[in-house]
Amino acid sequence: MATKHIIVEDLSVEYLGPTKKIYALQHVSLEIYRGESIALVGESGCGKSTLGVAFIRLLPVNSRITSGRIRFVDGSREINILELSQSELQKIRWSKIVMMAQGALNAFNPVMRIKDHFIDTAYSHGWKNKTEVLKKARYLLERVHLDSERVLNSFPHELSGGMRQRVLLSLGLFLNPEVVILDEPTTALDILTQRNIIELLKELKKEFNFTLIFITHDLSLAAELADRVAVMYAGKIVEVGDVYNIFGTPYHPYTAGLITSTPKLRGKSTEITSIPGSPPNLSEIFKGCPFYERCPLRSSVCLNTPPTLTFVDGQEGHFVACHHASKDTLSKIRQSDWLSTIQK
Ligand SMILES: Nc1ncnc2c1ncn2[C@@H]1O[C@H](COP(=O)(O)OP(=O)(O)OP(=O)(O)O)[C@@H](O)[C@H]1O
Repeated sequence: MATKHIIVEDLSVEYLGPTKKIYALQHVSLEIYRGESIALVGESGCGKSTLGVAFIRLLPVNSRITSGRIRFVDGSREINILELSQSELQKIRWSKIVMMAQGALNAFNPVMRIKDHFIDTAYSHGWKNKTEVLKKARYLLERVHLDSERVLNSFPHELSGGMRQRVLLSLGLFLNPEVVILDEPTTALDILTQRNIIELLKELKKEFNFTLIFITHDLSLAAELADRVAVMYAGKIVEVGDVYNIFGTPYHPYTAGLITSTPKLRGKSTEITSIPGSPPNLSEIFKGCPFYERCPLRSSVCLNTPPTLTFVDGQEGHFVACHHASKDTLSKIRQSDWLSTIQK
């Protein structure tokens, strides 16, 4: 039986903009299991990164957590990440939970050699012996298939994007974190480098056995790397389950639309479709289902009654928030003329 590692309960986060509030996460609940790999997927602006940074409480200053808890199971004790003091948080970041954010490839200090990044990270978590730090850094850099001597003595700009991504992974693993959060780990990379990073992540996960949470809008990455997938829409989780169930029998029309819109590597590739319309404005709280405007299966109940995440019968761990969810959603979507063909 899988053990819980992080439990998000009823989490709501809003941003205070110059003129209005953005309700970026609305009553999100999600359980993450020790050692699993879970993908958070969805269109741009649905709240994936907000949830990612909330796990480690790195939310920007104009944000406010308005409800919820994030429980982290740390050995035999449980802590609510949202209640930790800044110094307790500092201890947990990197050593227990590490996040490599979108754009982190550019976050290296340009005037520091790579070895000094390792030394800085290690010293700020109590290490004192430089030789020991460099020994471990060398091991980790070799582990991500880099020439450790060359890389340690390089400045960040002397490395390619793919190499920097590898350095970042080895730096992130330096303190043996239990949880690794990656925001769009392959987006900035060319396709061959993406392939290498995916293979590398699989290897690292096997060796270090961390819990992996990754954020992506790329469903093929989720299909390849995730054990479970949580689909987000308009600040909520609309479907969550085992990767095979999510991609094989999606119950939510949004999930089915995303799958049908993903170009295939094999088979006929003459058509690319997209979900018509765009995600709603998050400055409003919806009375009913946030997907209502775009949904081909909508009915009057969806307009006024918000759907809640409900267990899918017969599929363990599969939950969906839709009044019209069924095992036939994907075929209904495929047969409908709802999706727009955007290229032939
Ligand atoms: N610092 C901020 N201030 C104001 N609004 C923000 C801020 N950060 C994010 N938002 C808004 O919050 C909502 C959720 O954004 P978030 O970045 O979490 O989504 P996302 O799914 O990760 O998108 P992307 O894939 O584009 O990164 C969006 O409407 C976004 O514009």
